[in-house]
Amino acid sequence: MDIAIIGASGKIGSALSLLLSKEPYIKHIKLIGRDNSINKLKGLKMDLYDSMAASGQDTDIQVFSDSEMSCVNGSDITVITSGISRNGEISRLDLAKENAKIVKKYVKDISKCCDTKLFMITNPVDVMTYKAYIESGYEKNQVFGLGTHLDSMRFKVAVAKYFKVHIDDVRTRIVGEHGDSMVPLMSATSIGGIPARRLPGYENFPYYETLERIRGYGKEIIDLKNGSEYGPASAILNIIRCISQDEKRLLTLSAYVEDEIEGISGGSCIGVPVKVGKNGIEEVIHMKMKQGEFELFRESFEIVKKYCKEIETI
Ligand SMILES: NC(=O)c1ccc[n+]([C@@H]2O[C@H](COP(=O)([O-])OP(=O)(O)OC[C@H]3O[C@@H](n4cnc5c(N)ncnc54)[C@H](O)[C@@H]3O)[C@@H](O)[C@H]2O)c1
Repeated sequence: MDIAIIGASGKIGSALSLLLSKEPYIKHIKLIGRDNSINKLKGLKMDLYDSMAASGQDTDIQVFSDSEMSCVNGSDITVITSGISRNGEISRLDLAKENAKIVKKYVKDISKCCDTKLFMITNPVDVMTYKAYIESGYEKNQVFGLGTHLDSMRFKVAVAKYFKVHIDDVRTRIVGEHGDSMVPLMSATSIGGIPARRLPGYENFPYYETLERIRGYGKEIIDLKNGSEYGPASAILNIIRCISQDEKRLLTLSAYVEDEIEGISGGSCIGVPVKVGKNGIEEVIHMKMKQGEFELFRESFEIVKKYCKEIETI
């Protein structure tokens, strides 16, 4: 499998390139960045070859400038992490507008000459996934974003810690916006196959505190260590592995939703349960949420849809 990473000089792009270089089914990695990042990418490539020599891996790594987007040709998945980051001075909408311009340019250049899957990471990720979808003209299954997959992983850790069980025994998900209006689905949370609500201690689970913590998790890590990289990179790797092995797992990614979910009138990208396989998003799961959860999801959907409309014509 061949992967292109645009914005590879950044924290997530670099961490992802290391993780990918350890995966036996990955044959080529293209590190793509702006001209002023090329030296950093050349250094990253050298570092990765050292690391692969030490671990006995042999993946071909190439470096490209973002002025030659035809280099993406042949890549099964193109991960886009490029963008300005949010600081206190820029509003959420202005961030969306600035990053939408970057995403538009890249996606238009790519879709002119390549057929690939676009995997969006740049925030606000639901809005950027929408922008990539409308600008690329690709099929719905080919364009998706990390969405609430990472938030779901964070919720999984919180549930495991609370019930004092192995992380891998926990199944749960957060749907909606990768942002303030995200919705954890307690009704879809189970431990070892047993619905969490049937387990002792469930009624005291600190739902609101946990939700508040997860909403602010990214910022908390930025304050502590200038940004997260291993968590997002590992979450991205999950999805790439799932596609490469055609695993058909039900994960929560940002996907273009029209009328797949009852009660939603569509035209926006948002975190929903999807089946992930070799074709990318193979199906948006028609899931019946509990009424209270559904109302929150609908609100989240409307919030994201409004942002999507704001950047549509940028
Ligand atoms: N969806 C998620 O779950 C999730 C989680 C964490 C981070 N993110 C987002 O992922 C993105 C990347 O995060 P990071 O920590 O790697 O950021 P970073 O700042 O380390 O890297 C950003 C990359 O974008 C490039 N870039 C910056 N301005 C650019 C411009 N004007 N044009 C083209 N390229 C430009 C930089 O050169 C760099 O390669 C951010 O938008 C971040 O908010 C998403």
